[in-house]
Amino acid sequence: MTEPKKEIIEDENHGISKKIPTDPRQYEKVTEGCRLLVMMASQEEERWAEVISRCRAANGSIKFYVHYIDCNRRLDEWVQSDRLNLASCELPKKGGKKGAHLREENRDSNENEGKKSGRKRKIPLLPMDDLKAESVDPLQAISTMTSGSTPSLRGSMSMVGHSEDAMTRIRNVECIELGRSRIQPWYFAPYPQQLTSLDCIYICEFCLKYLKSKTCLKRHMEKCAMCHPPGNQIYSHDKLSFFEIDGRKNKSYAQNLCLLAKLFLDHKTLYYDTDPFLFYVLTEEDEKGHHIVGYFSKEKESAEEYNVACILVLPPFQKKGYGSLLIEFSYELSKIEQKTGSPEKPLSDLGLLSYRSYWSMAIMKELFAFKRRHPGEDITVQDISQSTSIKREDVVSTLQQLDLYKYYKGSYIIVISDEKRQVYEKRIEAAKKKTRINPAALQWRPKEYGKKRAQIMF
Ligand SMILES: CC(=O)SCCNC(=O)CCNC(=O)[C@H](O)C(C)(C)COP(=O)(O)OP(=O)(O)OC[C@H]1O[C@@H](n2cnc3c(N)ncnc32)[C@H](O)[C@@H]1OP(=O)(O)O
Repeated sequence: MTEPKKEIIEDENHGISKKIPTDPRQYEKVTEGCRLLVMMASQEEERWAEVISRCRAANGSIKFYVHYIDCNRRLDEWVQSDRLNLASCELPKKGGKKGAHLREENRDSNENEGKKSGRKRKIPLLPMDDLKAESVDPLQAISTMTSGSTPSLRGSMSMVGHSEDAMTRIRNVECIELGRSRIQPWYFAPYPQQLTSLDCIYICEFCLKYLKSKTCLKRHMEKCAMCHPPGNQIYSHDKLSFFEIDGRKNKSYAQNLCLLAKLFLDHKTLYYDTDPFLFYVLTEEDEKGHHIVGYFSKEKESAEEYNVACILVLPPFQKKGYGSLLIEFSYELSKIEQKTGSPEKPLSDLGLLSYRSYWSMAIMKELFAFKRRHPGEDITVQDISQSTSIKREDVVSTLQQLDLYKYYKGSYIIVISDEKRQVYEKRIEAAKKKTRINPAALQWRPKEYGKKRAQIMF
């Protein structure tokens, strides 16, 4: 058998000779788990990537779903074969599982942080919404998704051990329409299969029910009586509101919210059971109603002192300060509870950026305020933790990250250089222009969920 002819092209940028095969059979060797250089659409440069899946299009050409090494999975994409650099192709290790490369890869230090703690972030989830009218069976999607996993007795459906399945690693929803926005999802979410094959899933922005067409959505909107999330409006200030939703009392809304959130949150443990969670939904008000911007969920009781389980700002509203606002709100709740709290680990890359930014500002503000209130006195990590409600470990890690925590004569002290002080004074001044939580507009009292008497059954 003769080798198919190859054209050799010198790639000036990367110094790699790119062999463009004239025979499409060459692509047959590029299977799941192979690593190779791929031209990344958004960057216009080649990056190492792992092939997660491949499929043949109607015209016979092959498409590949690739994960760029050391990049977040939201950048994963389907690419045509002409974007692959075949000369660089490394086959998966013999004897290893498909995709062995990826498992060995230190993909995300935040992720490892979570593994150390031995827990995965939880997202209570089940798309049980009644789609009967649209003749779609959501449970079929779940059974397809979880083939082999049996729900536990408490009704939770942990996806631990399934999260790395090839299927759940591939973004399965092309587009969603929510209110005025069309949004391209980032990650897999177990919407019913009948919907994921469509170009777009239409979501009612008030009840979050998902529908298969614009017509179905219009019909639904004529009937849907909601113009804000369910639950109690616990905060209202300058057109921004927070609604507190009990995952037990408003199960359908909570499940639809989690399903929507999964499109933008990676590495989740999916639960049937939304009962143990409260959801705090941030909305913007106009003449039509309260439109969802983002949310965070919180366990009613958290042994680990987590004050946030999952946090999300919908992509059209991101990078406008709403993430900081949600985080600030979560700590305002903790202050009322007279507790310290921390977000559940692992944090995503964007979650870590947002928390680091919030923690540094909150801690610096506290340090300056303390200095003004008590000149000449010393402040402890415990003091900072108590007044900000930021958990001790997060205070210490932030001080270390800012390089303010120094070991001196047998103990730790906080040292702020003049330069750093000036930088933060300017940042704090600039932040005054940003939207902040007004604690006076928060009408909330914590419920004591753990204090109910348990029924003993013999
Ligand atoms: C506990 C957990 O659930 S961890 C998971 C966190 N959630 C996710 O990853 C879901 C997808 N991502 C998101 O929903 C959002 O990106 C969030 C919630 C993390 C942040 O929300 P945003 O509204 O974008 O944050 P916001 O605009 O308030 O910015 C907060 C800080 O993070 C930084 N930041 C936010 N997004 C980015 C970004 N894409 N690139 C660089 N910096 C960013 C901002 O610069 C800002 O810092 P600064 O105040 O020092 O300038």
